[in-house]
Amino acid sequence: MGGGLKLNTIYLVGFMGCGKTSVGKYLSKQLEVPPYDVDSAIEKQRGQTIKEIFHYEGEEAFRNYESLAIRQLPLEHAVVMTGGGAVVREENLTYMKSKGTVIYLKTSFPVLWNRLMKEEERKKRPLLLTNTKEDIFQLYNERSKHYEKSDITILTDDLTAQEVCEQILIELQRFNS
Ligand SMILES: Nc1ncnc2c1ncn2[C@@H]1O[C@H](COP(=O)(O)OP(=O)(O)O)[C@@H](O)[C@H]1O
Ligand SMILES: O=C(O)C1=C[C@@H](OP(=O)(O)O)[C@@H](O)[C@H](O)C1
Ligand SMILES: [Mg+2]
Repeated sequence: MGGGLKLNTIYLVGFMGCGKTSVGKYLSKQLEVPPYDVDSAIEKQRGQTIKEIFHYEGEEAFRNYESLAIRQLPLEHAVVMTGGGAVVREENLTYMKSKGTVIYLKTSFPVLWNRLMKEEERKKRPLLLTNTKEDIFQLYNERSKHYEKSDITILTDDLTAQEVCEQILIELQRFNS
């Protein structure tokens, strides 16, 4: 582990668009620990995009693949970038907290929505293609209670992805001291 921090595995959680995948890449470089993006792992394992899995097999099948992928981490330590719905199954959050440190990237809905409405972001997230903005806002509010159970919460609204990464390193030092 680089950065002088003695760490276990780090799990990034939070709603779609909060920066788990982007920040995770920075963080993995800073900590000299491999990144593990759960969505990418599922797409590789299944040979299908997330969107195709939702379409042909349904969300429940995706959630089962997601729960499996979280437990199939092929590394001793990693920065794990979960998908936004991973913590909805309580057993996933319990598992991640038992294995490492769960960090919540907390972002306001308007900020998220602006990011997610960019076509290249919207088109890869099936929930955004089949739900109204009101539905997604309701999902955001419903899920907050799960995210708030994380070990560390980072407020990301006014930070760049790199600044979020810097803030995580500061909070990790505190959490591990
Ligand atoms: N802190 C940030 N500031 C500005 N844009 C961000 C930030 N974090 C992520 N983004 C942008 O938001 C979009 C979604 O980021 P991503 O890392 O895929 O989020 P997630 O994996 O949580 O869904 C991308 O276009 C990314 O560049
Ligand atoms: O919030 C969700 O239910 C989902 C979030 C997505 O990941 P990101 O949070 O990286 O967009 C992906 O796992 C899938 O589209 C479902
Ligand atoms: Mg992601």
